[in-house]
This record gives sequence, structure tokens and C-alpha cells, in this order.
Amino acid sequence: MGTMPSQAPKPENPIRMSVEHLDLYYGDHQALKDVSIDIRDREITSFIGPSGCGKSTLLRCLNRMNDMVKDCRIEGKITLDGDDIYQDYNVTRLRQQVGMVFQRPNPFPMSIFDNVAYGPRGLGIKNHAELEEIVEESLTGAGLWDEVKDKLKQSGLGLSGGQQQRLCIARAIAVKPQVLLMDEPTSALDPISTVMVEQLAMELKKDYTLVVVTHNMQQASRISDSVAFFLLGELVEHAPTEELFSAPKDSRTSDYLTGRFG
Ligand SMILES: Nc1ncnc2c1ncn2[C@@H]1O[C@H](COP(=O)(O)OP(=O)(O)OP(=O)(O)O)[C@@H](O)[C@H]1O
Repeated sequence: MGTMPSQAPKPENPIRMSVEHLDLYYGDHQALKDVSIDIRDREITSFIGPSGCGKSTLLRCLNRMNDMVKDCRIEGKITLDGDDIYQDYNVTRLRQQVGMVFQRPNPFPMSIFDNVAYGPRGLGIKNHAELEEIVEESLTGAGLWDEVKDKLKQSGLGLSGGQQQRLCIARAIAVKPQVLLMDEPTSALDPISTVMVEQLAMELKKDYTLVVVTHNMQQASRISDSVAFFLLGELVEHAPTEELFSAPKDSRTSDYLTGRFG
């Protein structure tokens, strides 16, 4: 009997970002310990683990958001498409390539249109027709176009929480990033908006690489291709989602998943 093609292992997507032996200190406190992880193209990688284990810290390293934190020191290497983002890398370009969506929706106090056009304008796009096209494309990509197309001049702050979060996603994709970082993107949303953002994340991974920090195990198992479990600044285990949840290799992972701590 021949091997069933469906049993062949899925070919791995190429590596988009790679973290190599990363140590991070806030003053004397070491928040990340020798973390190495590959982030694969057009996949959703989720970071899980108890509060304070360093998930958000690592996420912020991926677009150098920790540069602004006083007394934060980093050793090790992070690459984007093979280039070290901490060596001779233009930070503005990095933030365009690696976008961020925060826990609380944070639209700018300006119109829906201007929120989405903000990034492209910053990149020098002035032509109104071109901006209109980008705004429509980004709002469509964020699953928000139909809801806002007749009120683009109204303030982004007038939208519901779930709509605001999708507006922030539209703003992030308007500059055509390669990677989207999401820090607990649904923790401030109601269940229906949560489902919408989860579905959107799964749509977005066709075009983008996503890294999502979540406290919600069900969410991690619903949307992720792979899951990384952190504990006390260490990456304990990173595996394909089904494998990590059904057959974790490390007893600390199974203890966490079965609620024995955290
Ligand atoms: N700006 C900062 N200055 C000093 N210490 C910090 C800073 N940010 C985080 N830390 C510390 O680093 C450790 C990791 O924090 P981090 O926020 O990355 O964890 P987390 O896993 O994302 O937690 P949570 O799930 O609660 O958001 C914690 O001990 C935290 O107190």
C-alpha cells in the first residue's frame, strides 16, 4: 500500500523572523532568558503563558518597541528576512514592515479616513485618489469597509470597541507590513467582536505573518498554526498547535494547560 498523500507532513513555510539566543534585562531583572524561536511566513504564531512570563516583552522586541524603555538591555539577535533588526537597521522602516495592534483599541482622535491614511501619508503618499484606494483596500482587508464606507469623515473614536480594533488593524495594514504583531487583541472586546477579529486574523494570514499574544487558550487553539509556551522568561516549548495542546513534550507545558499553575 502506498503512503496516503494526506499523511505527508505539511511543508514548512519559510522563516520570516528569527530570534536567536535573546536575553533581555529591565535593569537588574532578566525578563527573557536565552530565547530562540522562528516565526514562519503566513502563519499565526501565538505566545501563551502565565502573567509576567515575558510574552509582551518578546513581542515588543520584534519591532524594537523596547528601545524606548529606559534601562532595557538586549543581547542576542533578531532577524527579519535574514537581516539583523538591531544592527544598522532603519527603525522607521522596521515599524513599517512589522506593524503592531494593541490590547486596547487606540484610534487616533481623527476621522476614520485619516486614521487609515496616517501611515501612508507618513510614507509620503499625498495623492488623494491613491490614498482613497489604500483606505478602501485596508478597511476592506480589516473587514470594516461596509460598516464605515458612508461615514469616513466621522471620528474613529465614535465607533464601537470591536470596530475600533478593526480600524486599528486597517491602520496597521495600510502601510503594507510583512508582519503584524497583536498583543492580546481581543481581551478588551465582547464575544462577537472577538470572533470577528479571530476570523479576520485567519484571513490576514493569507497575506501577512501574524504573532499574537493571548491569554485565551481556546483562542490560541482556534487560530494558531503554532504555539509557544513561556514561563519565567524562558521559552519552554514551541510546537504546531495541535501537538502542543494534545501532546506537549515538557511537563511544565502540560501542567500549565491542565491548570496546575498559572
Ligand atoms: N517597562 C518595564 N520595566 C520594567 N520591567 C518590566 C517592564 N515591562 C515588563 N517588565 C517586567 O518583565 C516581566 C515580563 O513582563 P511582560 O509584560 O513581558 O509579561 P507578559 O507575559 O506579557 O505578562 P502579561 O500576560 O501579564 O501581559 C515582568 O516581570 C514585568 O514586570
